[in-house]
Amino acid sequence: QIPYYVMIENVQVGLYHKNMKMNETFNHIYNLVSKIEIGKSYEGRSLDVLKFSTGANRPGIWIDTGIHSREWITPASAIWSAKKIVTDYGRDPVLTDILNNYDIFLEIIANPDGFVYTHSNDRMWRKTRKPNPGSSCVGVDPNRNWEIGFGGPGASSNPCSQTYHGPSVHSEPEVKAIVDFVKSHGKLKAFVSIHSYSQMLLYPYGYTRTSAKDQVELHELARKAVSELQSLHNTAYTYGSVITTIYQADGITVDWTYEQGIKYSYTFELRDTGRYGFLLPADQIIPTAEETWLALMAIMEHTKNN
Ligand SMILES: O=C(CO)C[C@@H](Cc1ccccc1)C(=O)O
Ligand SMILES: [Zn+2]
Repeated sequence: QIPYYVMIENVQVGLYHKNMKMNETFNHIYNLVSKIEIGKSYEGRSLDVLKFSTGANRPGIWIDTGIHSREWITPASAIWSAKKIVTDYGRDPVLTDILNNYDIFLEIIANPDGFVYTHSNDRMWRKTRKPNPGSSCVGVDPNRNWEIGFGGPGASSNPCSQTYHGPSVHSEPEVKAIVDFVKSHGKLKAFVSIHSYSQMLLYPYGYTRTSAKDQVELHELARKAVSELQSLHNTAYTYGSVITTIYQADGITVDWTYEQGIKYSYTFELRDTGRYGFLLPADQIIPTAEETWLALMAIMEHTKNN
């Protein structure tokens, strides 16, 4: 049975493979995985986060996927990663050391309303599904709705634009839920928001050409992570700050998380570089997930060691 994109009940989409089910045995022994709800989407769907933890009051590492709903390879990769975590804990010494010191939080479907819409109406939907008063155009770009740089030239004030920043900072419940979680947790040390496509590893800032104070360290870690990623299937990534590597973008997730003091704030742009784009064929799900995991491990290991 080959892996494929499926719609699982309650909007849980991703990779399903008969032996990819969460490893109950492992979970039972370690009670490693729990599910927390950080809020509700505009249309009332649960915003669920998987918590991987082996102890109380640990610092945390955050990973989100699916915030742009058409980027299907990102939740699919996240589901593969969830299985990888429970399989490798107790077997891989680096992952075991990470989980013995840090919690991992994984929000697989960060924009469930948009995700349902990509299945029911428009495969290419990107934004949230909250209506915009005074406009016939629906939705806000959840990667332009954050506080740092909000409303700048790297976002649009037009509700019909794909990069519409929304009526106000954190206006979108899907964004506000993450903001509230980050503030209430207070001890996140790494924050990774995963998009597709372009094959890039990006760090702050998107709103200004001013270098992040940790730019040298962030650049070196990105270089190592990209090198690890490329070592598996020879997938080539570019890397650097958002504004210098892709374009100016204002009100983005990682500019806010970095300004919250989460030094290791990164955005991935997964496969590919445009041949299939958002419609990446299902036979690339596992190779993409495998190579991305190597980069995530590099970031998590560095976070643990610093
Ligand atoms: O999602 C993208 C592809 O769908 C491109 C991303 C590029 C980007 C990613 C992270 C931070 C700023 C911009 C975007 O414009 O928000
Ligand atoms: Zn995106």
